[in-house]
This record gives sequence, C-alpha cells and structure tokens, in this order.
Amino acid sequence: MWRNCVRLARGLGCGAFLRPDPKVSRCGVVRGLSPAAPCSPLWNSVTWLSQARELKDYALPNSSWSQGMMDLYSRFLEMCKDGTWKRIPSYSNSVDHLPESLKLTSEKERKETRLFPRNMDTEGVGFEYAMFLNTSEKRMVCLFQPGPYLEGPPGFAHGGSTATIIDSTIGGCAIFVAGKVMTANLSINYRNPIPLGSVVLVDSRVDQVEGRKVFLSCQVRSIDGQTLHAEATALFIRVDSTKSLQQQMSSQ
Ligand SMILES: CCCCCCCC(=O)SCCNC(=O)CCNC(=O)[C@H](O)C(C)(C)COP(=O)(O)OP(=O)(O)OC[C@H]1O[C@@H](n2cnc3c(N)ncnc32)[C@H](O)[C@@H]1OP(=O)(O)O
Repeated sequence: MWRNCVRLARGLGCGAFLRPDPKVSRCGVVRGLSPAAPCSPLWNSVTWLSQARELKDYALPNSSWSQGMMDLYSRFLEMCKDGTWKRIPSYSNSVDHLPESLKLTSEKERKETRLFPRNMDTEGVGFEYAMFLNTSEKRMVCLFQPGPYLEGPPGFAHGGSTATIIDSTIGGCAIFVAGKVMTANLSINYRNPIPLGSVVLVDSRVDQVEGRKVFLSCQVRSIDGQTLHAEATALFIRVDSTKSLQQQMSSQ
C-alpha cells in the first residue's frame, strides 16, 4: 500500500506548482463550489458550500507550511489533474463537512463548536494538514505537519495528536465509502516518534465493509517512506442518520 503511494508521489517529480483556484481567495475562503471539490455522491450533494455563508478552507497552503509539506501537496495536486485523486477541503466545523441531506435537524442550526483538529486559528501551531481521496482505491491520505502546541515528549508529537489525525483521516475515508459513521474501535501501534514540524503521510484505506461495519487500516510514515511512525486498524459503524446521536446513546 505504502510502496504504491511513494511510487506515485516520486513518479511525479517536484516540478509542479500550485495554481490558484479562482474561486478560492488567498485566505482560503471558498466562494461557491471549488473545482477541486471531491465528486463522490456524498460530496456531490455538498452544495453545502454554495449557500449563504463563506467557509474558510483550512486545507490550503499557508506560510507555516514547510517546503516538504508544499512539495508533497504539489505532487498530490498534480495527481488530481487526471481525476485519480481529489483534494478534500477542510472546515472549522464538522457539520460543514456533511451534505444537507445527512444533517440532523439539530445540526442545521449554527453552533459555536469547532472541529477539534481545526480549533486553533494561529497558523502552524497545531494541526496543519491536507487530505486527498482516491475513490477507486477507497483510500484517503493526509499530509500532516504537527506544530509546537501538539508536543508530547520534548520535541515530538503527543500520541493523542497522532491518534486524532489518524482518526480524522481514517474517518474521512470511511465517510466517503459508507456515509455517516462513528469510530467504534481504533487500535494504534506507535513505532517511532514524530518530530514536531516534520511532515508525515497518513495513508488509510477501507479494507472491508460488512453490513454497517467498515474496517480500515492506516500507516503513518515519513515522506521518504523510510520511517514508520505508526500503524492502525479501525472499525467504524454506519449510524442511522434518521436517529439522533442522543437517541442512539439513550438506547444503549
Ligand atoms: C469530518 C470529520 C471526520 C472526523 C471523524 C472522527 C470520528 C470520531 O472521532 S467519532 C467519535 C468517537 N466515537 C464515538 O464517540 C462512538 C461512541 N459509540 C457509539 O456511539 C456506538 O457504540 C456506535 C455508534 C459506534 C455503535 O452503536 P450502535 O449503532 O448501537 O451499534 P451496535 O448495534 O452496538 O453494533 C453494531 C455492530 O457493531 C459491533 N460493534 C459495535 N461497537 C464495536 C466495537 N467497539 N468493537 C467491535 N465491534 C463493535 C457490534 O457488535 C455489532 O455487531 P453485530 O451486528 O455483528 O452484532
């Protein structure tokens, strides 16, 4: 799995540069639908972007991104050109990632909540990441640059921050394949610490779907592929979107 990814990334060389999307302002605020938006059924119905509010897309390059992050981002953007990969926009509120049809009534109302990995406004201090989806391979990759506020052991990322980015990547992958899901189980083996400010590639894929159960696996590696930082398996359960989370919890 990983070897394929490295091969793909290497095969593209480093010459690609970012073309500004005319519908995306410099600060990453999306106006209407971006051509870079993914095209799975779930995201197609995401005229979510088009309506009244302007949403900031946090998965666009900013000045905190290292050269390594920029290079990798450019390579994946290049791979988006033939439609094999899709860049996934990222917003500060999880509800904005769902199409209107999947939102519960209570979720349609705006709340002062923030998606956990997007809860810091200062660029570069927390989770800097961008995701790309390969629908035919049922695979989601995430380029992740952990900032100084994610410290665990001195100079290295906290294990919880690694778990968060794995859960988000694997969860995003599961959502594309199965719709509305919740993490039921996430098992992580931490192999090598992730230096703060470095760039790693979180590579996840759906291995199997059995009824409501979605099984996934994931590896976190350095961008040269030489260092395995973590590997994980996960079980996500498709939830009945007609039932509120509260109802599901109270029936347990
Ligand atoms: C855009 C942003 C993306 C970010 C993604 C981030 C995702 C998240 O972090 S979600 C938050 C963390 N997760 C949670 O809080 C989930 C808490 N748990 C729950 O809500 C429920 O237990 C839930 C929804 C997972 C399953 O509940 P429910 O729908 O009642 O399913 P339930 O009937 O118990 O189980 C269904 C099947 O799954 C199995 N199953 C459920 N949980 C587990 C588990 N932990 N391990 C193994 N099997 C399980 C059951 O055994 C059952 O199997 P079978 O059909 O063969 O009998």
